[in-house]
Amino acid sequence: MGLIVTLNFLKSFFKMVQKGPRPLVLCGPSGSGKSTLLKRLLKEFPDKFGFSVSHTTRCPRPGEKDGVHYHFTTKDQMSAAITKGEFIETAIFSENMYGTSKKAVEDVRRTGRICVLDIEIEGVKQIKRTDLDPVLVFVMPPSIGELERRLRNRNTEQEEALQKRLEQALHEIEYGKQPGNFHIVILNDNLDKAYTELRDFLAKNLENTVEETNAPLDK
Ligand SMILES: Nc1ncnc2c1ncn2[C@@H]1O[C@H](COP(=O)(O)OP(=O)(O)OP(=O)(O)O)[C@@H](O)[C@H]1O
Repeated sequence: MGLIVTLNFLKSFFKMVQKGPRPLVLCGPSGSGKSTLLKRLLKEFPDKFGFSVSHTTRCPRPGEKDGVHYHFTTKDQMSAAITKGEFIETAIFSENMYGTSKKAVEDVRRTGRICVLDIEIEGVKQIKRTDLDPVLVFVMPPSIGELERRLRNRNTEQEEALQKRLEQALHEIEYGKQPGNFHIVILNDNLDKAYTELRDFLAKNLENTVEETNAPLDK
């Protein structure tokens, strides 16, 4: 009995060491504030969190650097890499491909940091099927009207793309609201409040009381 317990303990210990810390997933409609919250988190805890750099086939926005904000790639190159099994999750959004490569997560894990992923709903569904055991956070906008206002203010999208994002947002909000899909839903009606909520949740759930987030989520 004692031996079995010890063996099981060693098995989970080595699995944990092998995998490194649980990754953190931030999901939410475009414009809900994921990047803003992430930027703050990475600024406050640069040694604790590391951003997993996603691949995308969309064009870089002004100021975005290849390999820093995204790995910018082509549809052909990305499709070939997906076929080779190099991606954990992929999604098509506003006619562009997005995805997280195994290497991107591994690169962060190797530094001992918690890997942060900013991914779409489809990606969340896929990552739930892996053994990465992520902590899943949904960032909820106060309303569609406010989301539209923020996206317009951000001024990064053409009208058509903006409308697509808003349409998509309705489905994403529905998914985010369903109990069992995320460990926490953070309402971003006020940035300081939302950040504090995220920070407190992570302090509790990624450091000491990891069990709290181990409640099974819907696959
Ligand atoms: N609580 C808030 N109150 C007001 N404005 C906010 C708040 N949170 C974020 N914003 C603003 O809303 C805009 C969208 O935020 P952000 O770019 O972080 O969204 P996102 O979810 O990362 O979007 P995407 O998925 O398109 O990258 C930004 O201009 C940001 O400054």
